[in-house]
Parts: sequence; structure tokens; C-alpha cells
Amino acid sequence: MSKKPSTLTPVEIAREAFQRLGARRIAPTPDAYRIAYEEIQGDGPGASAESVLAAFATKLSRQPGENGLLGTRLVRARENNDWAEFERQLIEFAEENWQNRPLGPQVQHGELVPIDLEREFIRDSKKEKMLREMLARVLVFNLPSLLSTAPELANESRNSGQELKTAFSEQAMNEIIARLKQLSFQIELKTDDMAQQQDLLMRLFQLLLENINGLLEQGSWLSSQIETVQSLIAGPLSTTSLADATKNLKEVIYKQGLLKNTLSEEKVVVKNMMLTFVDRLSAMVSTTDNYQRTIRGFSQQISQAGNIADLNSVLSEIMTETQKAQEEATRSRDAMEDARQEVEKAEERIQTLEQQLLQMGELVREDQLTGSLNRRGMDESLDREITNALRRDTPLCVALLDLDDFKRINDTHGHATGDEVLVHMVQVIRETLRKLDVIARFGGEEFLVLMPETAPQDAVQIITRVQRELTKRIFMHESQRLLITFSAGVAVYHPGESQADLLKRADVALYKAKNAGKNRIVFADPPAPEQVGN
Ligand SMILES: Nc1nc2c(ncn2[C@@H]2O[C@H](COP(=O)(O)OP(=O)(O)OP(=O)(O)O)[C@@H](O)[C@H]2O)c(=O)[nH]1
Repeated sequence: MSKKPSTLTPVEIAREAFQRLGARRIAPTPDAYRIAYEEIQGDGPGASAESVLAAFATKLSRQPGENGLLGTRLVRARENNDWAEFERQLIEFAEENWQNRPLGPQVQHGELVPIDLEREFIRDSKKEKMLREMLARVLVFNLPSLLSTAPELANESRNSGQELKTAFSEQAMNEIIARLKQLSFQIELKTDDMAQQQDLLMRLFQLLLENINGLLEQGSWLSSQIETVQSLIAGPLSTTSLADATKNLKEVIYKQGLLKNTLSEEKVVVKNMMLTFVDRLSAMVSTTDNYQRTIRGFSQQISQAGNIADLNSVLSEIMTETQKAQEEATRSRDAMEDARQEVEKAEERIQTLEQQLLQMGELVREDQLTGSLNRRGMDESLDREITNALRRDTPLCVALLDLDDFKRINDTHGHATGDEVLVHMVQVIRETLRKLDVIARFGGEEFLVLMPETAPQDAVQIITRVQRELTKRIFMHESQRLLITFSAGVAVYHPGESQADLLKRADVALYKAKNAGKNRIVFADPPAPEQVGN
């Protein structure tokens, strides 16, 4: 800190002092001369406070940054002999650095603050109060709620928090610090334990699911639910994906429950109708039996009749009985006709409900990313549409769509953007297609569109519309416009053809579209005769 005393003689110092004043263009007043003299003489015994401050200012002015600036200001104040300004600069600097003084890099991140440093810091009573309150709140409220599976640690956290609020002495503070160190260590151990337990539970859950699935009928509703859960827990778990899956399943289960209730009610109605039908039938049969018995009685009476008058009375009785039997038969026929109509209506309602139930099932056969059907849902839909097409004798077309240069999109903009493109693509397709068309994710960036009751030329038109729509509805990524196109192979189903052969033809056409330069649609060749059983 102190400057070495000069080795010059007093005469040399006096000469040097005059030269220095000249160089600095300062008038050689006694004060200025004395300062210059002392400056050159250095910190010898008896150096004045002013010379110490002047040397300090000069040294400081050679420092970089804020310190250098302060030094320059101090040198200027000293040169102007403005000691009031010199003092003001020093006080300002001291105040600024006092206020902003950080705890310092000496304290490593994650380590407890040493007591002496801390004492300095907590002189600022406002900050101390805030810090104490925040820490107490974390210990009393937040930490215990995370430690619900470790009640003894939760209690310790709560108690330390409470005591921290009143730990004002150094000793009390040291005790709290020691307790918190211990608590932190125990929480660390507990967390490791919990992670292991969670892992074991997850494996147990997987085993359980596999076993249940093995017991279930293939393709049953519950089996598909279980597969969804299995695939979910196989991947990385996130709160959002779990919440989404739970929400989906809950909704489906709720709707399924409603539909199943209505369905069983409808089935009871049909059963009652059948019972009425059988009742009426037996009533009619017993009426006919009675009638036949009565007629047999009459034929006896006729054979025993002695005169026309007897015969006349038998005849009028026969007429009455016959009329009764006829009326009963008509009543029974009407009742049976009503019952038959009711049964038909109930059957229709059952069919509708079963159809809805089937659609519900498809909800969990969805692709998680895009919301379109997944491969399993697609297989079932295609099966159903082929059956419908054959039964109704209507044309069924399929289109296999494959995004162009999707790998480049992934490579250039990232996988997450690639995912968004897939979602965008499905949204555009869905909004462009008709209600009865179905869209399924065939795999990766390939989609299958089923177009029931659609002739080949209409199918090509529909897919062209999707293509146009996709170029109109530009996909934006970070203010950049990404042009998304696809190539497609379209095929019409030929009766007798297998699902696999139909998809194969669409795939070959798609391959041709890609080879012909992409962003185009190719119609598939008809199947070979042996593929349709000719
Ligand atoms: N982001 C994302 N990418 C996927 C997904 N599934 C498959 N891919 C990627 O899709 C890309 C398909 O690449 P390619 O088969 O070479 O096809 P392409 O780049 O579209 O080229 P062409 O079909 O010839 O136009 C691969 O990079 C896959 O990793 C997915 O779910 N999300």
C-alpha cells in the first residue's frame, strides 16, 4: 500500500517538484508545491494525510474499470485542491459498495454460509427477516408436503422451521444449521429409496398387466385398454401424458358404461316383446284347442239331434263359438303384429348402439400423437368397410399418403417440429375429407385414408383437394414458412381381394408417385386375377 520513500536529495526533490507542477500546468502555490514535493519524497516518516490520499488516488487511477474511474476523479479533485469533492467521491463509492456487497464468491454454491460472513450479511435486518421467513415457510409447509411418505422427516422439517423463526442467538442458529444439514442428508437417502421402490412397483405393475392380458380374450375391449396402458408406461412417463391417457380412458369408460346400460335396457325390451309374442301364440293355440273341442262336442250333438229345431240351436251355438274363435284369432294376430314391429325397432336401436360401442372402442385405438386411428384401429376399420362395400355393393377406395422429404424437415428443424408437421397434416386431411372417410396412421410419416362409397375418379379428386389445401394452409415454424407436400397411391377395392393385397397395390402406386418426382398422386393397377380368386 505505502509508497517507498524517495532516495533523492531534498534539492533534487525541490527541482523535480517545480518541474512536475510545470508539466501539470499547476500554479506553484505553497500548497501545490508542498503536495508535489511530498509526492516525490514518498511515504517517509511524517507523510501527511493529503499525500497518502494523493498517492492512493494516483494508484487507483491506474486500475481498470470502476476503480480506475474513481481514481481519475480523485486525482482530478486533488489536483484542483477540491478536498470536499475528494471526500464526496470516496463516500459515494463506499456507500454504493456497502449496499451492493454480495455474499462473495468465497461461499461455494450449495455450502452453508460461514457464520462471520453471515453475521455481516444479516446486519441488513430486512433481508434477514425475509430470508428467515422464506426458509421457515419452505420447512414448515412445502417440504412436509413433498415428504408425505416419510412422516418422521416431514415432522423434523416442520419443527426446524418453527424453531428457525425464533432462533436469534448465534448458538440457536448453529443448532438449526446442524439440524438442517442432518435433514438434508436424510432426505437424500430417502429419495434414493423412493426411486428404487417406484421402479419396483412399476415392474410389478407391468407384470400384472401382462398376466391379465394373457387371461383375456384376444381383441377384447379390456385387452386393448391394457395394451394402451402398457405402451404408455413403456415410454418415458410425464405428468401430461399420464393425465391425457387417464382423461381419455375415463371418458371412454364413462361413455361405454352409458351405452352398455342403454343396450341392456333395449335387450330387456326385446325380451319382453318376445314373451308377449309367445303368450299371444299360446293364447291363440289354446283358443283353437277350445274351439276344436267345442266343435267335437257339437258334432256329437248333431249326430244325436232328433229334429231340425235341435239342429238349428246347435248350429247357432256353432256360429257363436266360431265367431268367438275368429275374434280371438284376430286379436292375437294384431297383438303379434305389434310385438313384431316393436322387436324390429328395438333391434335397430340395438344395432345403432352396438355400432356406437364399436366406435368408442376405436377411441383407444388412436395414434397418441395425431389423434388419427392407429394401425390396429385401421385394420378393423378397413375390415368393416370391406364388409360394408361387399354387402351394399358400393365402391371402396383407399389412399396411402407419404410426406415428401420428411427426414429433411426433422434434420433441419428438429424432431419436435417434425411431430408438429404430422399433427398439422392430419388436421388438414381431417378437415378436408368427408364425414364418412377415415384417416389412420399407417406408420412413421405414412397415412391411410379410407373412402367408402367412392368411385376411383372421385377418390383421386378428394386426395388432390387435400394436396391443394395443404399448400394453402402453410405450416409456420419460427416465422418461417415450411412447404409440406405428400405423394399418394390410390387403389379401389376389388371383391375377393385381401386387405393386404389392396394395401400392397396402393403402396406400389405410392412408390411410383415418389419415383416420378414426388408431390403427386398415382392410381394403382388392378389386381392380378389370382389375387381376386379368378
Ligand atoms: N418427427 C417425427 N419423425 C418421424 C416419426 N416417425 C418417423 N419419422 C421420421 O421420418 C423420416 C422418414 O424418412 P424417409 O423414409 O427417408 O422419408 P422422406 O425423408 O420423407 O423421403 P421421401 O419419402 O422419399 O420423400 C425418418 O427420418 C424418421 O425418423 C415421428 O413420429 N415423428
